[in-house]
This record gives sequence, C-alpha cells and structure tokens, in this order.
Amino acid sequence: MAISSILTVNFSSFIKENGDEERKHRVIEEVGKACLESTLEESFDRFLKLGAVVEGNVNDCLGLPVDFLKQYNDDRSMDVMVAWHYPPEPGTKLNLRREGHQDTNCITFLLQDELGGLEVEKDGTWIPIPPMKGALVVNIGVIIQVLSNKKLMAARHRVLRHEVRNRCSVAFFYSIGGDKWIEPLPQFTEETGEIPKYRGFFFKEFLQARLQKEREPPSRREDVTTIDHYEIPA
Ligand SMILES: O=C(O)CCC(=O)C(=O)O
Ligand SMILES: [Fe+2]
Repeated sequence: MAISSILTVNFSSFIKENGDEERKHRVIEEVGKACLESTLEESFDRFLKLGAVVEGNVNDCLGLPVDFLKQYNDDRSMDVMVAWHYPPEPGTKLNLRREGHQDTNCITFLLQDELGGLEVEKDGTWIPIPPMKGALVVNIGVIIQVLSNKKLMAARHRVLRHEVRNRCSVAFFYSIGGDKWIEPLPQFTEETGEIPKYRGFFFKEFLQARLQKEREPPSRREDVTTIDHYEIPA
C-alpha cells in the first residue's frame, strides 16, 4: 500500500488535525478510546509550544532578527499530529516502509518506538537513528531550507519496517499557513551576495501540487512534486 494513503486508511490512526474538527472527532471515535482524547489534546498543545520554542532557536541560529520567523506563525491550521503504524512484513531484507523524503513543513518532532527503523541520509549513506527513551527527533523541513537559501538543510530520511513486529511512531508537523509566501530571505541573498536558490511560491501552491500528484501518482519518480521543483538551477 502506498505511503500516501496512510493518512486516510485504517492502517494508521490520524489523531488530530487542527483545521478539521469533524475529521478529528471521527478519527478519535474510530480509534475508539475516548479516554485518549485529553492526552492527545495535551500532547498536541505541548508540541505546539515546543514548536514555537524550537522555531525561536532556529531563528537565532540563523542570525535572524529576534522573533523574525514569528511572522510565519499566526495561522496554525496546517499543524498535524499523526500516529503511524507500520505493520511487519516478514521475509524482505530491506523493507522500506517510507521512502527517502524531506518533510514539507517547518519543523517536525518525531517519537519512534523502541524498534527504531528511522534512517537519515548523509553524503549518500543511510545512517540509522537509534531510538532513545524520552528523546524526540527534531527535523528541519523544506520551508526553513528555502527561507535560509539552503543554509539549514532539511534532512532526507526514510523508515525501515520491522520483519516481525509492529512499528509505531508519532510525528508532529509544525507548519505555516498556506497563504504564506516562501522564498529565500534577503538576509541569505541580497545581504550576503548569494544567488537565490529557489523561486518564490505560496505554501498552499506547493501543497496542492503535491496532493494532486499523490492522488494521481505520476508514473515517473522525477515527476513527484518536491521542493526541487522550485529550485533555480545554478
Ligand atoms: O515514522 C517515522 O519514524 C518517520 C515518519 C516520517 O518521516 C514522516 O511522517 O514524515
Ligand atoms: Fe518525514
């Protein structure tokens, strides 16, 4: 089953989507554990607070004016928390459940269970990220990559499925509103003399293109809309 369908089929539990109350309630019902709701709500709110803190850290690491990235922050309707379930599939050696990708948001927080399986690409090599009790993996997403003109890169990562056990993870995607215009900031172009590496786009335009491609999967891999679509060739 294609990974793109994970959000919509019983293969995983889509547990909260900020902008869609109806869906949220339906899914929580489907999960069938009403007692979970307050825990989910609380987790969501905490992730949201964490997002604001880490966004501030990223802001400072990039040397941007204090609270500069906050201007992207007023619309929280695109934030999503997802519980992924990766059923085991015996007998396959390299059992990819999630192909290599970059997250298409701002910052992702990921909690993987004790089975591990998450890998990050570094210089063409896939490196396992061992699970650590009580630790979250923090991923930079492509929005930051574009705004910073590739000063901060979104890590490419993938997930291997376990041969005999169910793997679970929870991801929180800290995002921005669809009406935000994304392009390399002058701080990383005009002010440094660097050439912009991306052309500008509205975030929702990018998401729509991706969604469209997911609904009608392109036959060629290179046709999938990734952030490379907006890249200006050097
Ligand atoms: O399940 C995981 O560990 C990673 C999931 C992931 O990369 C994603 O949801 O974007
Ligand atoms: Fe991811």
